[in-house]
Amino acid sequence: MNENGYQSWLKKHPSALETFDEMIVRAKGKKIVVFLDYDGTLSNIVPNPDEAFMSKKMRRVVSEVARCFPTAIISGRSRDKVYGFVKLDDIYYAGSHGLDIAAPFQCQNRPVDKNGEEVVRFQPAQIYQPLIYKILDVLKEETNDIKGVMLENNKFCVSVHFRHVSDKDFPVLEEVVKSLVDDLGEFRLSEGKKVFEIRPDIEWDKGHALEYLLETLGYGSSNDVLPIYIGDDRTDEDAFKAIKKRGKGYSIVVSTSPKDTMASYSLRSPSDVKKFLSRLVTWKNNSDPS
Ligand SMILES: O=P(O)(O)OC[C@H]1O[C@H](O[C@H]2O[C@H](CO)[C@@H](O)[C@H](O)[C@H]2O)[C@H](O)[C@@H](O)[C@@H]1O
Repeated sequence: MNENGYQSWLKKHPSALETFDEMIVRAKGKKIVVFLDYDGTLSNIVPNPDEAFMSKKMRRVVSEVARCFPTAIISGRSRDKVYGFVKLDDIYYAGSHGLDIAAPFQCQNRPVDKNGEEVVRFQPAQIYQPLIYKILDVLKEETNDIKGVMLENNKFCVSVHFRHVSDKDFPVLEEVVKSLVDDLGEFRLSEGKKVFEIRPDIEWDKGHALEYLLETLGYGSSNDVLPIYIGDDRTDEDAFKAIKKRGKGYSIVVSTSPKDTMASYSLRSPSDVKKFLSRLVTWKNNSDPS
């Protein structure tokens, strides 16, 4: 797609930086809640999934956002892993594509057990966890001879990375993954950026997680709430759809090239995401200095 194609796509999904002032006028008097995807949104896409670190500047701005608005990160990664990258305590985390949700560690009403340990608020796919181990075992065995495959245990989901798999070996891997999912019957397959994502086939996705979190925050049916969701990948489309269904809120896709999306706005890169979040913080601090 050439620059002209991108410009005409931008007309349908305007830059959230270019249109920031208009967006914010409509946000006045509303309770903003910020939802962020992790990979490709807060961190750049890198060859090794274990090295998708967030920059110090990004961490600082996300921390400022969390001081201004309720903030959640909804990721395909396991919750622990995404917390390990973000390391901020005052935000909500939803790992495994929304299948593992926990409140901020500093939340006053945070439920704790008798040992003071964090109690997870919502894990709708708990019964599937033994099967996740089985999937990992089978895949380990069956992909052993395929060079470049990386398996990632995301607690309630499994990611099968094929970024480093040759074109020649890809159909073999695809067949292994598809037949495993077909045989199991209780799981579904989605495809992200050079990754197969295997997750329980239940009616729960990033969109449901967004609704659950809004409900938890007391904004379930509020007319005053304005959710902002920023994400770059296919599973983020479920959250964009949830915002569209609400009829209120801003959905922002991160992409350098035109793509089919339900998002209303766009940003080109995690660096643009940082700029957008920073402007949001500045606007909030100037409009409400207390
Ligand atoms: O929902 P997300 O937080 O966006 O997670 C989606 C997948 O992200 C990660 O994989 C992607 O990013 C890696 C690091 O940049 C990259 O190496 C990989 O090719 C991408 O697909 C994560 O590792 C997966 O488990 C998530 O499903």
